[in-house]
Amino acid sequence: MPSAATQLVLASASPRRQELIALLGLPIRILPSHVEEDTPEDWTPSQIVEGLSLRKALAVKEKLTNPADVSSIIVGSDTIVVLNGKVMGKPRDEHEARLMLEQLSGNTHEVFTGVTCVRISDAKTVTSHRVTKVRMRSLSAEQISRYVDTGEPMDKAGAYGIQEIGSLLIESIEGCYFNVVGLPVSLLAVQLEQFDIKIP
Ligand SMILES: Cc1cn([C@H]2C[C@H](O)[C@@H](COP(=O)(O)OP(=O)(O)OP(=O)(O)O)O2)c(=O)[nH]c1=O
Repeated sequence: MPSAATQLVLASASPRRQELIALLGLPIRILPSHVEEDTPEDWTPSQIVEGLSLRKALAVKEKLTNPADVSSIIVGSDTIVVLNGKVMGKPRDEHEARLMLEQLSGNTHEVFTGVTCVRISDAKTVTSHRVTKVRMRSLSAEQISRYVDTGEPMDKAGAYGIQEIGSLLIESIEGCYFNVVGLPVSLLAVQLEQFDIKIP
């Protein structure tokens, strides 16, 4: 399939993902999925992020019934934070954000992001994930409260944003930075090659 005719559809309401996917330099359409993010208890972190990224892409595929959309490829993505096997999604409230940051403080955790591409024409599907290790510096209760008061943690897995004020909390990372922000663009480029889309 010639790449010129292919349109990418980002199945996401995340402003970070919208900014990052623009790096590909391809025409992008944004269509949030709004799926439920519950998963079976026994799923591993990689099953969670791959499963949810697939769920998001497939939910948007259901909406794209116009024949003009047939050559589109839908991109879904999901990010979680994992500390010693404990999975953290987005905090439900400021209390939970504080609890998450207390646990992450002074420790190294892993950020898992799953990415799925689904082509509408033949339902060809590619799913994979990436893991980045992140070490957060030790924070006092007062520092945590001040950060939570910025409002920044509320829409982010693990209650921090490495790309914003949260950068001040992070001591080091090992692996892909963009994976932490929510869309590992080089992994996405590798997936798109499987659809004959070459970037760059
Ligand atoms: C760890 C971390 C997460 N995040 C964000 C990325 C994701 O937007 C969010 C995790 O929630 P997700 O459920 O992966 O995504 P979302 O609900 O924001 O968007 P959508 O499902 O519509 O695609 O956390 C950061 O922005 N910075 C960080 O440092």
